[in-house]
Amino acid sequence: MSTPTEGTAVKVNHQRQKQNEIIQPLLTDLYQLTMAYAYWKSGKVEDTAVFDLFFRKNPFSGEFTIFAGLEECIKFLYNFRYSDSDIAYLKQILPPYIEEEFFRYLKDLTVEDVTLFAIPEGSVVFPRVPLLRVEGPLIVVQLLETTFLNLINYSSLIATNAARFRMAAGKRIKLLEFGLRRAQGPDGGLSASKYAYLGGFDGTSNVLAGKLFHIPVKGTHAHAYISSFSTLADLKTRNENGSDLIESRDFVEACTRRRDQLAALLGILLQEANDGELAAFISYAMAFPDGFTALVDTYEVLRSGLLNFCAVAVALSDFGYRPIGIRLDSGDLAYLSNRARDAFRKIAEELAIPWFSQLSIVASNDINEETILSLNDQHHQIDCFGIGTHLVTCQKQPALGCVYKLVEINKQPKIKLSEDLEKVTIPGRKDIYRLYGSDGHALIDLMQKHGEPPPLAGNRVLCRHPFLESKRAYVSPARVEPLLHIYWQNGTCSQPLPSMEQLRHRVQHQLGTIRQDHKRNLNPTPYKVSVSDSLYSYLHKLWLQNAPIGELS
Ligand SMILES: Nc1ncnc2c1ncn2[C@@H]1O[C@H](COP(=O)(O)OP(=O)(O)OP(=O)(O)O)[C@@H](O)[C@H]1O
Ligand SMILES: O=P(O)(O)OC[C@H]1O[C@H](OP(=O)(O)OP(=O)(O)O)[C@H](O)[C@@H]1O
Ligand SMILES: O=C(O)c1cccnc1
Ligand SMILES: [Mg+2]
Repeated sequence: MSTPTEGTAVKVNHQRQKQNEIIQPLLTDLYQLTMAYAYWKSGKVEDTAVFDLFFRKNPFSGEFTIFAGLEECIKFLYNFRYSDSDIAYLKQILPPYIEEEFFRYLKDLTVEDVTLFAIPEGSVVFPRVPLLRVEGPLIVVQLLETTFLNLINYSSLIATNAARFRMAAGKRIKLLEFGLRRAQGPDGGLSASKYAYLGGFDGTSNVLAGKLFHIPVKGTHAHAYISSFSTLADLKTRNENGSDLIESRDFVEACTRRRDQLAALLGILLQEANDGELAAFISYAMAFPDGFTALVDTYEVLRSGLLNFCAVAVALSDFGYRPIGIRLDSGDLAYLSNRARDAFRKIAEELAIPWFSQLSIVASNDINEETILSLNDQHHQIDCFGIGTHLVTCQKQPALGCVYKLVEINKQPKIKLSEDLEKVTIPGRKDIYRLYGSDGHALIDLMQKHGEPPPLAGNRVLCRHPFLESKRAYVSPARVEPLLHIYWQNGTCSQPLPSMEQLRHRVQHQLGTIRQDHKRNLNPTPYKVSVSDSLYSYLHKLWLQNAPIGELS
């Protein structure tokens, strides 16, 4: 990390790190284990390899990605061990002729000789740049592939999605993640809550995520609560000896009296307001007098929900409490929020309750990034968005597409060719630098062959497009930042790992270093990722060496 004082170093020496227990060596594809056996049988136990983990295209038609999931990869390394029951299971599923000695090899296998270089978690990252460079015994680093990809792909996708929602909403608006019910299973739901928070959300409705990751948990109530009451007669106080915070009879009277008064003030017909809804609001306010947020769209926002809420909210104020606000879950959210704010302001003025004008308006209902951008154009009065489906399922793009590619074996570079230029790998061990301009914004990422002298601030460096010969530029950076840092070496984590709060802060700080045109929603400018002149020549020489020459007849 660039600031090693941040965070607390993870305890060293194979202490088991607390991690979701499904993250274990068998959480992998079968082919990693069959390859391990074939590597082992063909005498490749001593071979060493370098793999790069990277993605090829930014998600959501955007031009940036937030890197997340690194801490989980490190915990996975800490915990990496095949158990006796793992070995027993592998014996069952692999063919009977697999040599017994291979299973002993697996049982003793450790990640002691693996070295992991990574870009710090929470960084803004770009296509083709290795997020991880994994070095070590071929068999071992191969075995890490699927789990590392699993730990990074969705985490980075959701952190990026959350960061995009945050950018669309601006700093002032609260963003709550409500996605658990729509998430891809329990693990998807937990990861979504965790990485949405990392990406810039303020809280989650997911209680277990709150407990496990120390995320603020927040919530309102559902339509079922409102529709479970039909009339004011449904209001029964559980506590007949008067120990409720609010005495029920007095409070109900205050609410109905206030409703009569406010109907006239707001020009709403009293008989149109739903009594069951009023009863529901009253009962919820009695249960949570200092945390009252009412869902106001069960019947009719403007003719019922808003009036009933205001009646209960003013009555709460009469009793010395301050309600929080309303949630809108259908209809035209811009229009309704403006009308609600008008009503709050009017009451604030007429009843001399100044804070009433600032009551919070939460909006939910299938909200996506575009809805927020459109609402911004319409001048809404929403203070908080509750977002589920589009955030956690990443409906706009459900996978990031990170890959894990061999770039070096026994110190020999390896290249993977493809008809599709996007899919040609950049061979060899590489160092990565981010070059910044004098205004503090990132200009370009530069990959060099490992060992090339690093670019220096103030010196001109030639940056080339990896594949298109004519695309090149001289860059004189004001600042140069090496992106890859050692995170795992000699069987232990070699960096302090930041806390969740520090990661959240890092994401926003990093986004501040990226030019606005790379971040805009519509047709953003691609950020440049380049290679040094030397890496360019090396890459193209290898490409020619490896590409077969065709023969026409
Ligand atoms: N002012 C607005 N501008 C743009 N999009 C909006 C605005 N208000 C609401 N939306 C979005 O429009 C969509 C409305 O969806 P839909 O018509 O299914 O809901 P509804 O009829 O309002 O509510 P429901 O069906 O849940 O009772 C939602 O995705 C919502 O987020
Ligand atoms: O819309 P999302 O972004 O996914 O946010 C979560 C939704 O979950 C709840 O709806 P519920 O499960 O009651 O279903 P609904 O769609 O019928 O409102 C809540 O009222 C939100 O509308
Ligand atoms: O607390 C809420 O309002 C909430 C929680 C989950 C889903 N929808 C809404
Ligand atoms: Mg809903």
